[in-house]
Amino acid sequence: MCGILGLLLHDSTINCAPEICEGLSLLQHRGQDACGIVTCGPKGRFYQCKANGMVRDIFDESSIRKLIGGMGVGHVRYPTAGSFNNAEAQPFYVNSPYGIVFAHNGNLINTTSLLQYMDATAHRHINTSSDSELLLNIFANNLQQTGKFRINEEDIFTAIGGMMKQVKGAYACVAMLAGFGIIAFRDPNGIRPVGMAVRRTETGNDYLFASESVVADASGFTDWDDVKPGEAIIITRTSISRRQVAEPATFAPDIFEYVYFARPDSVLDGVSVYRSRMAMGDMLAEEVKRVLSKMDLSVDVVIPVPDTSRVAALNLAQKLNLPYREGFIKNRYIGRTFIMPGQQMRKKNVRRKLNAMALEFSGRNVLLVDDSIVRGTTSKEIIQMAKDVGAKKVIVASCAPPIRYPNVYGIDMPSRSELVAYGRKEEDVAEAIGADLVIFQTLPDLIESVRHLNPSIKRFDCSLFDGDYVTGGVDEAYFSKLETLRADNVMGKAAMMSGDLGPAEGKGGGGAPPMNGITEDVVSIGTMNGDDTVGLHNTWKR
Ligand SMILES: O=P(O)(O)OC[C@H]1O[C@H](OP(=O)(O)OP(=O)(O)O)[C@H](O)[C@@H]1O
Ligand SMILES: NC(=O)CC[C@H](N)C(=O)O
Ligand SMILES: [Mg+2]
Repeated sequence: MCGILGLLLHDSTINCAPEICEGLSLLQHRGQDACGIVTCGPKGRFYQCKANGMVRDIFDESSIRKLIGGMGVGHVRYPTAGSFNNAEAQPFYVNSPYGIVFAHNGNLINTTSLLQYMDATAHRHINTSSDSELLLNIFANNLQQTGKFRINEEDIFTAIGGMMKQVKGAYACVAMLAGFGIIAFRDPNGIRPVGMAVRRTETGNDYLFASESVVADASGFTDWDDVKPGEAIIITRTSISRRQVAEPATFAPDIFEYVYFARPDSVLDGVSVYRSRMAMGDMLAEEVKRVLSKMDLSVDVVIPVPDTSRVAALNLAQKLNLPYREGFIKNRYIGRTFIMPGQQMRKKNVRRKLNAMALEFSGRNVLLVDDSIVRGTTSKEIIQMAKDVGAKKVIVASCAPPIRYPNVYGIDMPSRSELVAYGRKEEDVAEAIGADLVIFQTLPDLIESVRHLNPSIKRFDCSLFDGDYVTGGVDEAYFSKLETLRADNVMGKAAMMSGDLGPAEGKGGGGAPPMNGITEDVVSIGTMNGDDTVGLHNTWKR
């Protein structure tokens, strides 16, 4: 999952970068591997700073000061295609046509044929393995085909509409055209979220696009409005234009946003993530009650697995009339473990992140509540930790059903064999993670927990749980290819082999030669022939 953000201030003399940086830090939970900001300043020039690392590591006063201009785009990355290479940090840039900057959340599933089209027909060079660079080039190619010296909104809508016919998969995107404005669009199934908001001032309106509404709340923007599936919105300093550019398709937002990804204080597609998690706890309580009474088991205390499961666990405990205790204390300086790269790192960080307090576990039957069990990394470690500090029985309840299918829409779970529930019955999952019992939410109950908050959503993408992929086009051949490219063991080897080589300088994807240590450099990509020529002022931090 990634976080995307676009900001246009009505006063172009005020730099937007500090606010974009603040906004990205609110979206950090969506991607911890890389981040970046590109702004557009006087004469339509772009200023860029991006690299691998968290927002607090990459941006400081000095790098922010160099990002000039009143409109910009930001991104936090959690890779689902390509590698962890610096060169795939976003936003991406292409100089032709017009100068475009692009940030993407999601994952495309027809990249093989798209790459072929780029090569054989469009003759555009794709310099990385990132599907986002590819998506940008499809958009750029469609804009190029207008053949115009200057384009207008109509041309942009046509280009995006054409692109939506060509690409398959999930994409919520924010783009910026040099000296023109910012653009947001969302795939026809609306799998990934993005919305817009406005901040009214006495002198004019500022506009924001962001993955989650929490960004708007925190910076004084109001009137949050989700971009509709298949819709594109263009904002310039003088106008807002919105258009449905794709054929109508089934709206199916990814249910895992509500289970795990989004912040609880966000509202996505009219559903409060917080309330949906409360409902997940309530519903799961019923299932726990049923299973425990069937097995004649009793529980002394409910303990959440911080952070995400807290909201659901509290409701579950209240519903069952059981004490709720924070038995695991979280190290506030460690981020999310599930979105860390590589199993070794994830495993090590569960222990670094959570510490079990013996006084809440010793001699008790504990019910640990987590939002989901994916690879089982977290549950395996914490169950052992609970036992080490004297828990009698450890029962685990998961707010999500067993995950048995890969995610192909922007969450990095590409390999079936990595999923602990793949090929296992529920009791076998318990054995694999060392629990005395595991209780899963049923899929209908999970769906109801979210859907009752906005009944107009008729379907969610639940492919993780049921293997039914809303876009179609995901079959055995696709899974096998994905596993060959992206399974943990493959990615680990690839990282070792590749080192950290940036791409050739001078391409749109933007890459500076690797530098050692924490250094900062400013390079300019593109030519600068006169006042109207757009150059890219690039601050690389490593
Ligand atoms: O079965 P696994 O592969 O371990 O994945 C599931 C776990 O990972 C996530 O926690 P994470 O630490 O990423 O984030 P959180 O602090 O928001 O709970 C999620 O909340 C589960 O606890
Ligand atoms: N998680 C995401 O949204 C990833 C975006 C894009 N597919 C990348 O790998 O950079
Ligand atoms: Mg967790």
